Amino acid sequence: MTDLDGVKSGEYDVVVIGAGPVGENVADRARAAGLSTAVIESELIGGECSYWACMPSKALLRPVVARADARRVAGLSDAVQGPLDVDAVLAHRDYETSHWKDDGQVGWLESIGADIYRGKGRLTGVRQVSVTGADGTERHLTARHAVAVCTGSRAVVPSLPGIADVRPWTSREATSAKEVPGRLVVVGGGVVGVEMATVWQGLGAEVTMVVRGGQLLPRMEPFAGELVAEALTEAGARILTGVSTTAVSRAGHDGPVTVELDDGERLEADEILFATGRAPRTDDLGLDTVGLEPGSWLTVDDSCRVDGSDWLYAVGDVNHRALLTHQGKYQARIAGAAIAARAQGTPPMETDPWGAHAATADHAAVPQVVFTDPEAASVGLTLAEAEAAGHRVRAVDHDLAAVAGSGLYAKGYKGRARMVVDLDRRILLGVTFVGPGIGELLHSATIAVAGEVPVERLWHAVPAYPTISEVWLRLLESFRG
Ligand SMILES: Cc1cc2nc3c(=O)[nH]c(=O)nc-3n(C[C@H](O)[C@H](O)[C@H](O)COP(=O)(O)OP(=O)(O)OC[C@H]3O[C@@H](n4cnc5c(N)ncnc54)[C@H](O)[C@@H]3O)c2cc1C
Ligand SMILES: NC(=O)c1ccc[n+]([C@@H]2O[C@H](COP(=O)([O-])OP(=O)(O)OC[C@H]3O[C@@H](n4cnc5c(N)ncnc54)[C@H](O)[C@@H]3O)[C@@H](O)[C@H]2O)c1
Repeated sequence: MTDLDGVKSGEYDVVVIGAGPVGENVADRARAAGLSTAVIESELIGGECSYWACMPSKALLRPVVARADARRVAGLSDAVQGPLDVDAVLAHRDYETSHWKDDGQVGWLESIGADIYRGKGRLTGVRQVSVTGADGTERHLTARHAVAVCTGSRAVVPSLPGIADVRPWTSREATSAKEVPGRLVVVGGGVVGVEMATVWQGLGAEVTMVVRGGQLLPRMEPFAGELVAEALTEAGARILTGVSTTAVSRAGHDGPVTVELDDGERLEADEILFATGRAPRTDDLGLDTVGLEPGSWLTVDDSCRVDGSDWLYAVGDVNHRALLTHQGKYQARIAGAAIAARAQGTPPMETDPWGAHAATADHAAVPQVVFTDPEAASVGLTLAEAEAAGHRVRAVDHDLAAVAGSGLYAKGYKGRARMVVDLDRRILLGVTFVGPGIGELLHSATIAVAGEVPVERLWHAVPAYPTISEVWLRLLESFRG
């Protein structure tokens, strides 16, 4: 790591605030272009994704989902009826998070030649950034070309009566807990809610989900939430929809939590998780010093440059375009290339849609896999979104169970697929798959959507027999009539 006193000048071509997956990738692209780069991090290099989000959650989900899959395989089912080895699952989660130590990622950042500053970064004016270390010491950095804000997001907990006293779980506690609570209430039916309900129910907790809307996973096609709810219920979870939490309290310091609902029901639990969305980490970032609103999401153009600025970039969760690691890393590749091109005046900027300096996929082809049992995966627009955007579309659905590959994958396979076809351009605007083992199918759909492959040409993309991918053939047959 850079010895701060050893830095001759606090001037860099690029200053990156926040070393999550996105900040790391902006730094990587900037360094690859030969730009000197400082990276400021106030917690762990690797960010939320590595320590309290993607990595621990997927490490926890994998055994739960693998067991559910195995229980549907003839000849194997009887061997996997028992409980999971909780200690081993948690130990594997700890391994995947490197025991919440960032040495490996520090080594990587150093290897690309970026200078690391530990502390809280704040804007103090145009291209000016201060770094406040844990001991209160302050450093000042100047960016010759660009400052990239990559500070991510944090969990939002609603301000309910009694909330502070119950010490609620957020995604951080839900992904790093050291033991399984006996009873867990999960508030929120979005992605974090369903994935964490799946984990803790699978590890032995009695889970109750409190969902204020009418369905789970409201941003996906309705059948995604329906199939995930059905499986969670079969696994023993209780799902309450159309209800809101009105107050919470905890008996004593470590006693049970009481949750009051607006339909009059009271729930008792050992822990309560609020999986109720995210807020940008911009409240203490000095945004006011550059004419921006503290605490706001940062609105950017397709090169990830903040509206109205020629030097400030906001990349990843903090720009609220798509709160996903892979999409933030895509933005980082685009923003890094744009920063380098603008700094060096060459090559010419390519900001037209799908150009080298335009994160066009953010609008057209954002893929997401929800790692529940069944998995739910989508890219692009849902039918409702496509219609609301004014496209003339047709949705084609197919029962995933009616494909030879799914019957072989699991006994009693349940799943569904939908493609949304733009009838004017004859390309796909969106695709959704829900079913066991479909996560790896999604990239085929992403290529079709991002590549704007005509349905007539997709007909020539032959899926191997007998894979679940043959659902493509069935969807296209239905479309062609
Ligand atoms: C439970 C959970 C599971 C998830 N699972 C997935 C998944 O499976 N796949 C997926 O694609 N996405 C997933 N996500 C979303 C994913 O975690 C985020 O999209 C991703 O972490 C965003 O990366 P980022 O670099 O923008 O921000 P972050 O990962 O939040 O990193 C931001 C970094 O900036 C630092 N920072 C903040 N403010 C300052 C400051 N002032 N000075 C210095 N440093 C600062 C923070 O400490 C942090 O290290 C999940 C999210 C959650 C909550
Ligand atoms: N596998 C993955 O790709 C993955 C996994 C986890 C998280 N993520 C990302 O992280 C982000 C955050 O996930 P999330 O689930 O926290 O947010 P979310 O926005 O997906 O879901 C939050 C849900 O909580 C509900 N809600 C909000 N306030 C509420 C309240 N006061 N009471 C009850 N319900 C309330 C919302 O209506 C919404 O349905 C998502 O955008 C997602 O893309 C991705």
